[in-house]
Amino acid sequence: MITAENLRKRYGSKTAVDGISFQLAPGKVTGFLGPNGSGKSTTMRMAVGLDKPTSGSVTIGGKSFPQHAAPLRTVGAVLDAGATHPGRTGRGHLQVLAATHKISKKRVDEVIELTGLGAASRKRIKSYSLGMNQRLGIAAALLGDPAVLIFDEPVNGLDPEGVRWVRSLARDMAAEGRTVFVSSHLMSEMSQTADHLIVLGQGRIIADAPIGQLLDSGEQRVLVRTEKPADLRRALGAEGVSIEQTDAETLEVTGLDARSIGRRALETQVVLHELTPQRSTLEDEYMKLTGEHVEYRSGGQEDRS
Ligand SMILES: Nc1ncnc2c1ncn2[C@@H]1O[C@H](COP(=O)(O)OP(=O)(O)OP(=O)(O)O)[C@@H](O)[C@H]1O
Repeated sequence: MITAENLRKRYGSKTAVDGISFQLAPGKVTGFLGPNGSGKSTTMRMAVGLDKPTSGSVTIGGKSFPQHAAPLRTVGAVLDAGATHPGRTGRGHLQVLAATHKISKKRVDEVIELTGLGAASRKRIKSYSLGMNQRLGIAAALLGDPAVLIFDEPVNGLDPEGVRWVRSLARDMAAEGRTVFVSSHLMSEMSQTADHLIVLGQGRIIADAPIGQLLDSGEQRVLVRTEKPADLRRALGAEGVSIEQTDAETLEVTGLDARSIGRRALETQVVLHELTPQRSTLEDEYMKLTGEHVEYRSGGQEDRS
């Protein structure tokens, strides 16, 4: 269980994390989603004691990270895949980590197997591809068999096979009852991995909900095609209903469901060629949620913070 209470981090005049509170449940993958610079890494770094909160707290199982007697057995984190000794082999790196944390050599073999490092574990880390480095980082995180896993943008730079592997690993770990916290700036990524989402924008939480609920919260649009769009418009017009004509025969209606639209069309004798509810995608919801909170936009807009 990870709990943040009024967690805040300032760097000089810059507020990276602006008083956020959340609680992550075990047995689930919680996605931590937000545009670049929204404060995800800073939050995760504070969770594992690499940064100190300016105020507020973040605890794991009720204790701050440094208060845990055996942190590696409590939390496995992949925050910076590059933090290894390039001259060592992957196996050597894991063995040193295991020895300093009183973890058996057998466990080293297990995590090598689990992360698919295989024969590559006997090669020097400096020869590793990004994907192998990422697997090594995850192997190190799993060494202590921790109940909590924190992965910061784990699929960045991975090939499709690597991406699938990280996703299924995160799901498997949650299915074993662990608390899994995974960050990404891509909704498409999160929608395939996470059960629950915490969406961050400019250091603040803008959504904290199960994935399904985020989808359902979207306003439903219905696409309607008819030869008489003007007549249908008149039949549907009412307070709370908005109608947009997108071409000569097509209307997009918000504020009425397909059943009501069909009924009113029948009452007014307007023939419909199509009546299709448009389910908004998670991507749409994410864009809507974060639209106000993006720090750096494509198209050269200035920093809005
Ligand atoms: N050590 C630091 N000194 C000053 N500012 C920092 C520092 N670390 C982060 N920041 C700033 O804090 C804000 C949040 O950064 P953070 O890296 O936590 O965001 P993020 O959501 O993880 O983004 P990204 O996906 O780009 O890593 C950014 O504006 C960043 O520039």
